[in-house]
Amino acid sequence: MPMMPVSAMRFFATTTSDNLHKPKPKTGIVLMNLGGPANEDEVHDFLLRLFSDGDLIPLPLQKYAAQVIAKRRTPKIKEQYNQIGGGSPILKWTRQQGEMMEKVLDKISPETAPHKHYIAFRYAHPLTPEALSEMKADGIERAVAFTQYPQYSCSTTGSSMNELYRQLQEWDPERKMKWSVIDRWHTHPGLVQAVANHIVAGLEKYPEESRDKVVILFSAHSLPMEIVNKGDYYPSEVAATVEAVMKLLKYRNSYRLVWQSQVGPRPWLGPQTNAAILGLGEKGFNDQLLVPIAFTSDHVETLFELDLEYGEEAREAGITGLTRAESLNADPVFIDAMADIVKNHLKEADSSPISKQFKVRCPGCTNETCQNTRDFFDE
Ligand SMILES: C=CC1=C(C)c2cc3[nH]c(cc4nc(cc5[nH]c(cc1n2)c(C)c5CCC(=O)O)C(CCC(=O)O)=C4C)c(C)c3C=C
Ligand code: FES
Ligand SMILES: [Fe+2]
Repeated sequence: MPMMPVSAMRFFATTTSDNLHKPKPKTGIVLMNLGGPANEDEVHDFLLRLFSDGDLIPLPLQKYAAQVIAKRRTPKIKEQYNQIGGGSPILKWTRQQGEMMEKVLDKISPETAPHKHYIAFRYAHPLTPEALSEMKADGIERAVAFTQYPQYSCSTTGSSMNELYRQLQEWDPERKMKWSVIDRWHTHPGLVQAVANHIVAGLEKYPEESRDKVVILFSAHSLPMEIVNKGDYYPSEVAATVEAVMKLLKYRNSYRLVWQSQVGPRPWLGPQTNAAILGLGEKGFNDQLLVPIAFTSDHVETLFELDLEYGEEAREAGITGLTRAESLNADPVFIDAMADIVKNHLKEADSSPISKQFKVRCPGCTNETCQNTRDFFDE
């Protein structure tokens, strides 16, 4: 066989192994989240999927009610996305987080490398079947469902898990992929540290002499009281994140946990964020730092609702000191936390594919899919 010149060998080695034939991923990590319309044209279908989801909003005659409500609501929501640049930035952030996490994981967990992230949004592209199709093409045998909601709710992570369970019956009936689940990580030290850092940076924007008087308003997406009363653990887990962050900050400022984004006329968990801002303003607390605590990247609820809508209401009421801490987005401290969560999970996952907390259904749950999902992933 003729000898290949050294320079050509080097070229051959780099092009084939590094660029052309990336090694087959050993561990697939599916980042699961709500998703958002990438542009105005996707708003209707996003809302239709959302209102069709009985795990989120059970409606009589779900299919038809969803069509009616989605159509009616589309213009209002289109306008909101218009005002934040035309679409949701969640796909951009999730991709970036996934790529950065892969790199950290390959370093800190070489035994499970190479890692590859996939994205499964519940109501926008890429949807769960798109993630599964890509994973199948890559020949993934070991998969982790990694919720991107730090705190577990049956309306969010629970709905995504039920959807994954349903889709897997079709996509992998022979169960070639081995799965495990990261269902919550609301007190992970890296998450707590990253949020605390963003609060410190937010407080630094206030003059030093009044910084101690700023009230920190942790704001999370609210839940309908029916769901809370069924036993959904999300409110407790959000409160646990808040306490862990404040403990790390040595309770340096006053704080409150408040709830945003309620939809429709039925009762939701309060106090509502906008009412709390105004109520505290009336009581003389002009300086308030809003901190998104249940969603890790920017979305319409931070960029439109907190920044534009509530910001304007506050200004009209004469509150001049309302600001918002940055979302975690691609903060390296947060990315390290994501990688650490996956690494720790993979060490235990063979003996415990799902957490003890995930095994317990809401005391008031009547949805049998919730049990089927748990049985399926607990094998
Ligand atoms: C932790 C986060 C979220 C929880 C809990 C949650 C529960 C929940 N949401 C609805 C209804 C709607 N949510 C909508 C949008 C939306 N929801 C979240 C997060 C949580 N929801 C986000 C991040 C978004 C926006 C996505 C984006 O692009 O930024 C909407 C659609 C918008 C609208 O029509 O107002 C609805 C409807 C319910 C009923 C619920 C709990 C049962
Ligand atoms: S609704 Fe919570 S487990 Fe079914
Ligand atoms: Fe929501």
